[in-house]
Amino acid sequence: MQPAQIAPRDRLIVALDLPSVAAAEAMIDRLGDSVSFYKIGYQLGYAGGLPLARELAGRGKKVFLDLKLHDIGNTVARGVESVAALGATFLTVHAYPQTMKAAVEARAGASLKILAVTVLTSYDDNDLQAAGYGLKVSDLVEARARQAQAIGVDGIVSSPEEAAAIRKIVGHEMNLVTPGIRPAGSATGDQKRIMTPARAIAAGADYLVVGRPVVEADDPKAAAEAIHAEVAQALG
Ligand SMILES: O=c1ccn([C@@H]2O[C@H](COP(=O)(O)O)[C@@H](O)[C@H]2O)c(=O)[nH]1
Repeated sequence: MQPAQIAPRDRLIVALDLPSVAAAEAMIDRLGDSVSFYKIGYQLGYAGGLPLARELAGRGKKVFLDLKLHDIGNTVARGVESVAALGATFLTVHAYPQTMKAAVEARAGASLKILAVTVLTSYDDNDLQAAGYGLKVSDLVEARARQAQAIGVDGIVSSPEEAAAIRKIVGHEMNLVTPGIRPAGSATGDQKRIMTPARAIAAGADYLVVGRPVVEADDPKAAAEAIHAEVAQALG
């Protein structure tokens, strides 16, 4: 999808990193019309949150299932088929060629889009080295983006720090989804490759994934609206 086709307010994806479906429902109520796109990851997914994905999709919200699949091809493919039936918009897999190929083949005919996670935003060059890789983060992200594009993956997950370089490689046909977003003054937490919402949009991100700066804010709705305002200004 070309960036201009994404409504500015649909570019914010709020990560529902919360301990229960009840807590997630309460957060969704508080955010109201401020948020149209939600991400469900490990914490909520393993606490019964997958049916919530179907329910949210039924209520007109978009859902990103951040399950980061990585297994033998057959298992990935069967998992993707099950997720496609939930009505989610995005599903993540780790950016390994076998995994990406299996996921892309299995989502054929469904509206589900597969996103490849390149290098987690909590990693820096030292973390990659400790994990046994001989590449810098930027080089591995770019190599994986190229592989994802060649395999036919729908989008890339990276830090906004790599967004501009990825755009040059994949153009505008692939969705570029960036966690590691920190509005000025908010706590970094365990994220190592971060940018503000405005800088991420200027770098070429299509979607901004934001968790703690919204769901742990005293006023989550005001925090989401402040991000929308920053995004709108960055888009001009
Ligand atoms: O590289 C990645 C991939 C996924 N994430 C997920 O995004 C959110 C970010 O939450 P914050 O609270 O805004 O840090 C979280 O659910 C991660 O699992 C990521 O951060 N980096």
